[in-house]
Amino acid sequence: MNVIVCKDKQEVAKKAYELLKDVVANKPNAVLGLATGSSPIGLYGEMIADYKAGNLSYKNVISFNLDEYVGIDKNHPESYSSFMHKELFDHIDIQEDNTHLPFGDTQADCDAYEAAMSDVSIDLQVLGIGRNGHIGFNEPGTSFDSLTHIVDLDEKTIEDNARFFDNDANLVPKKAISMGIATIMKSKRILLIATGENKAEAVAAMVNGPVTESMPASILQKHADVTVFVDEAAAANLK
Ligand SMILES: O=P(O)(O)OC[C@H]1O[C@](O)(CO)[C@@H](O)[C@@H]1O
Repeated sequence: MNVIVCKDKQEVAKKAYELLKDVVANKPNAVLGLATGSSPIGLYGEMIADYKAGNLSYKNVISFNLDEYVGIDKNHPESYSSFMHKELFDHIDIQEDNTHLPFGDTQADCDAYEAAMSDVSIDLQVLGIGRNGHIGFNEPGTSFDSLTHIVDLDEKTIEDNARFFDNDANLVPKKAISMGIATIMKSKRILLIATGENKAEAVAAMVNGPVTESMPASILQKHADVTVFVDEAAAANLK
């Protein structure tokens, strides 16, 4: 695991973008695994700015998102579908047909998403990390062998995401559909972004702790090509 400590979240976004740009510049039809949440917003901002400057096209890029809430309307402002359009897709030349998000609440929906990914291999997976060490919506205790599955969200995650639902935890969906840990581990390269002091504990456990299903992100120690971009606050507990 290559850990790059940056001075602040702006530098994290710039450095993470350099990596992503390199992947897409070398393979214009690259397959990107994309994440939602606050962590990748700076990276998406860099992608949009450089696209608008005419430096990189996403015309042939394919994307697969990590997760989506269960039971939310795709057009709900806090659906991950809306998030991706607002924060990225509506501002670059990626083709709508080339973008994929998981959707639904049945095993058949999960199998269909895995099947859609089976013809391709993700060249670069973008990840954030939850305070509890989740990646995607794979909460502590998720099997390292999991594929796309339906998840019961952890209390910490519901609490953290209440800020997007009028600060009311009751309004946060309680379930999600998420790529599994084994799905994520199949990606050729992984780029993980973590900023802020509330991520320091999870980052330290991911990098230096034991590899255990109670800390989902710790499995990344076993992946051959992971780059972690952290700001100084998120790096505070690293040895
Ligand atoms: O980036 P945030 O908002 O801190 O969230 C952490 C992680 O939790 C999720 O929202 C759940 O998938 C991820 O998208 C994100 O990387």
